[in-house]
Amino acid sequence: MDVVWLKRDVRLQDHGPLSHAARTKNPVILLFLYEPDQLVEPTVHGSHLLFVHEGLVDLERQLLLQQHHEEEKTTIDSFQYITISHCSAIDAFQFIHRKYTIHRLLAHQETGHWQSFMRDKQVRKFCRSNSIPFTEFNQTGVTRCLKSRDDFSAKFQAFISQPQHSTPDMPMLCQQIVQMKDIPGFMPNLTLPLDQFSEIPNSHRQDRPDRQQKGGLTKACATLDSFLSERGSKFSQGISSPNTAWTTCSRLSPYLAWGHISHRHVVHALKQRQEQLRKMNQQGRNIGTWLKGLQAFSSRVHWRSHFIQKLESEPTMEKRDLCPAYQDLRRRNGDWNEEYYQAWAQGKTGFPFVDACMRCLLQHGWLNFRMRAMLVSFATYNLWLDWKKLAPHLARVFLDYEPGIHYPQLQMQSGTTGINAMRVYNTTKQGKDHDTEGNFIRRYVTELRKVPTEYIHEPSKMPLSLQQQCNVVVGRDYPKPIVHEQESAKVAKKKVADVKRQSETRSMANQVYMKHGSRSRGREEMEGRKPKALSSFVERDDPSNQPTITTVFERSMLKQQVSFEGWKQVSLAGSTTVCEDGANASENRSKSIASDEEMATNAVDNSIKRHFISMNGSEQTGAKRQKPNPTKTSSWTCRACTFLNDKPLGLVCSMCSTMRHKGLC
Ligand SMILES: Cc1cc2nc3c(=O)[nH]c(=O)nc-3n(C[C@H](O)[C@H](O)[C@H](O)COP(=O)(O)OP(=O)(O)OC[C@H]3O[C@@H](n4cnc5c(N)ncnc54)[C@H](O)[C@@H]3O)c2cc1C
Repeated sequence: MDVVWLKRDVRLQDHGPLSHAARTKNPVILLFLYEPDQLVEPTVHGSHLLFVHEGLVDLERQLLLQQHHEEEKTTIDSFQYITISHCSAIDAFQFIHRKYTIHRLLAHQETGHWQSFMRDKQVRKFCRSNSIPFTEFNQTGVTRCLKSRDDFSAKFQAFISQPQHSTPDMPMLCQQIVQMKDIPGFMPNLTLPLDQFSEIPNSHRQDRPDRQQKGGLTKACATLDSFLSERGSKFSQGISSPNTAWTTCSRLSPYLAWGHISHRHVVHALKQRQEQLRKMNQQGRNIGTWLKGLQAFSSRVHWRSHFIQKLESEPTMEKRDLCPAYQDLRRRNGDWNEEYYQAWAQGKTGFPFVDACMRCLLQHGWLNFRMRAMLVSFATYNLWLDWKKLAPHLARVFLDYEPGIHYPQLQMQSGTTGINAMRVYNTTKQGKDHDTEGNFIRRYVTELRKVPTEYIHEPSKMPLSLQQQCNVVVGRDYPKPIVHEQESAKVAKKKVADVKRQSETRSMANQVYMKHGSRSRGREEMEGRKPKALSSFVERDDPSNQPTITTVFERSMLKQQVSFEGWKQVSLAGSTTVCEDGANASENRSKSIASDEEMATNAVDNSIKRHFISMNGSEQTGAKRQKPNPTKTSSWTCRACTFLNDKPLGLVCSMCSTMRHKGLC
């Protein structure tokens, strides 16, 4: 029995595992799992599950349609082909293996969050110990165990220009498929009982009030077609404003994120359309701004893999700052302000454009890029909140949550990568530029709908009499601005710039650039200005301008005197699997994480070490080190990243390198 494990790839077209399974004519189980250990992740939202479920229904329908060739027979009342189960991957595979003996496990390679990475490791171990070949197919164009970032583009191009996997012969495939009705947690129903998923908190176990995008390959193809034939010509002009982006952006992100359409399919369709337009152009036909629009779209689609590659090469990006120098920024005592967080998360900050953006997300689950970046900038600079604690909320409100884009973007927008220009958005100016008349604000911040355009971006500046006339008294019906925008931005910029100016930061940033920085000529558009890291990290700043590490971080670790024994990396032994290209039988991502961990840990290690030397004139000797507290004998949870550390005497979190502050962990 072959098992095709459907993950973020619920589609029939350009599907490596399905295509391969269909070729052999062996019996096959099409398995989709709602895994309790993945559902507990705080990033999960009911809207994600419903979107994926719609994709499953669409897939089932296509199988039926192909089987019967008659539209009327495709009305389905339960799943008959796909096996859907609410149970862990290991339980499911163990059960199937006991019953049938699994000959091959076929799936797509996933660059997911930490928890899915750990699950994949367990699955590989299970396969290894049961001698089950596990083949993982590439669907994003990222490379496992990429040796040098210089090679990324060539490898991506090689991947993307390959032909798509052939769509299986449907009637034949239907004959092969075996549905396992007795699998634990079997879910045959066409309606998804969200209530059943008790792993997800009640408040997240629901749909968006007005989620306009529905899942499935059929919808994905319709969205792509309408973009390439009608909407794409205005892409460049329309992407910045939330009023126009709604239709001028492709809106393919949830389909790409959940694999309802393949990246390669999108790129091939795009190239075909570009070719057609070029020919029309040569014939002297008026093609307006089509080519410009599609070129800009093409770059963005390429960025997708560029960003996912970062998480693939640095899986800890979800948990810690890419550039370790920024590790303590926004994480000192008193930095976290729950009231600010709640106001931001609910769209009640008193900044109308910010609030409208957040409320738009809460209602529909989608927002254009610029506005997402602005939301993060406002939270991490003006409100000085830690990006790690914002990540789950944003993941939930983004219907297109894709870890490989999400975490690198979050870090980029909050200035912790070391290689990107600092981007602090003036939200009032953004509102005036991109929602001049205030239409977007009025649509989502309904309490302001009667406010005249003159004051719509700053209602607190309205005279009280006018406020009363408009039925909105600021401070009563709509919040006063929770911070002073310019002042808070100024303070934040200085704090970040102070860290950035450190020579240690520059050398760390240089390492980050070598490993993750874009080598493309269009990098400035994608990632901001060329990092000073490479050009200037060897230059010396005037030492009198340079704040010391103590003034910047006020690190309690320096007071505590860290034991370097605490900095041992987590052991992440590799397991065996087969990659699609058959190149290497070792589990690349496991190996890569081990070496990444090593690199990142060493980078922090050395910098901290240097600071010890500079503070005391000499390196701390073993005799001077503070002895670990012998009373702490159990595992402990990091207060910054919530990782459960199993080294009872460790003084720093093995995952994110945050200090284990006395009494807080
Ligand atoms: C803080 C933050 C978090 C984000 N998180 C996600 C996420 O979880 N999932 C996600 O798909 N996008 C994310 N983005 C990127 C971007 O905002 C969305 O991809 C885009 O808004 C989706 O709309 P669209 O499909 O119409 O995009 P289009 O502009 O039409 O672009 C087409 C496709 O290109 C890719 N793309 C576009 N912009 C980017 C970008 N800046 N970086 C990487 N890929 C890009 C996406 O796959 C997108 O679907 C994030 C951006 C920010 C600032």
